Amino acid sequence: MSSEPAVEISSLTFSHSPPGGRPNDAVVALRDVNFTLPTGSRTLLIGGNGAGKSTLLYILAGKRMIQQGIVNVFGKDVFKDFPPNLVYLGTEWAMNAGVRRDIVVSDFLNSVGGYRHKERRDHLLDILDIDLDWHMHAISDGERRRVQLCMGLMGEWDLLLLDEVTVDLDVLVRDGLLNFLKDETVNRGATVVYATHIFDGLNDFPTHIAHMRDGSFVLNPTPWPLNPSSDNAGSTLHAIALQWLSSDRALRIQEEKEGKRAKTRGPRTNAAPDDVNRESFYKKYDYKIVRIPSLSHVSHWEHYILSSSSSYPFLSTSIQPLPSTTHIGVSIWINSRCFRRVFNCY
Ligand SMILES: Nc1ncnc2c1ncn2[C@@H]1O[C@H](COP(=O)(O)OP(=O)(O)OP(=O)(O)O)[C@@H](O)[C@H]1O
Repeated sequence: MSSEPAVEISSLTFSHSPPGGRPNDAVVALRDVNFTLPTGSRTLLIGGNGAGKSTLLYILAGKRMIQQGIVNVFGKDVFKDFPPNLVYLGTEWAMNAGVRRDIVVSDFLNSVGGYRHKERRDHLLDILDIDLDWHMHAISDGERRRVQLCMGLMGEWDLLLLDEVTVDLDVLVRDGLLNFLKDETVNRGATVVYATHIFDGLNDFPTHIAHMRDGSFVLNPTPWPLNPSSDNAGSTLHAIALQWLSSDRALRIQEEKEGKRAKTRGPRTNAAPDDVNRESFYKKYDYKIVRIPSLSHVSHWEHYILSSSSSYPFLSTSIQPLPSTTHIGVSIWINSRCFRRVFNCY
């Protein structure tokens, strides 16, 4: 096993800049990050939503150019000198229309080089319990995720970056996958960095754990199980994560009270003029004010809503006749929320 660190990060600070945004719109996602990861390690990134895990994995995968700091993978700048055996697997892949086409899984895997890694591919087909005759457009989310994992893992990777991709696997497949990854790190010296919010069944997996909050590392990658003298020694990962995230939130609330940061989460006590304007706007177009006088008026009513939809694209509706002649079912979507009501037709 190489003594060279798999990952070396120093003084990394990173901001997301919205396209076309002003410099003031930039969101600082990582602040002064410094750590190294030994080759052969399995590091778990623990942090609340928005802590910066995905941003870090994206940068490690060379998908973002950094503005400040050094990010080396196997001794080289990952953005300029991309390591050939780095694999990044994130959740967005499954959303891509290209992988939801009517293509048979065996063809799909061959089209991404499966024929070059037959032995490893077949091993993964067993672990991930994949049917080569599945069609990519006609399988469940978890089944599609299994195909993604097979695709990503069948080559001999040296660094694997996993961003929450085990979330839709069933527990048996997830367990088999974790054992496979463990074997890869032990037998081949491969390295894994894994961001997840699901901690059950994970206690025996990591060699290191890290705690991220607000783009910073509260605890740099630290050997797991924790040192017996540590506060959390003996606790499960789930208990530790719960405690860390609770203290993160308590700290934020404390800082908000002390005026060190603006309060942006939760209900607003002082309605801004904008909120008042929005309230009167939404009240005006609130579906609840619609009354349907009789079944014969339904098509007229539907026309009313549909014509509103063209002016207000967040509104859409459908009307379902029910077996009863005195009631109709109405579904109205405002943005992505669906409100269903059964209306009495009088
Ligand atoms: N494209 C973007 N533009 C602007 N800000 C962003 C963008 N992507 C992420 N952010 C912000 O950067 C910060 C870090 O986000 P990131 O996605 O890295 O968090 P995360 O720890 O992966 O969260 P989660 O657990 O929800 O996946 C957050 O404040 C987030 O709102």
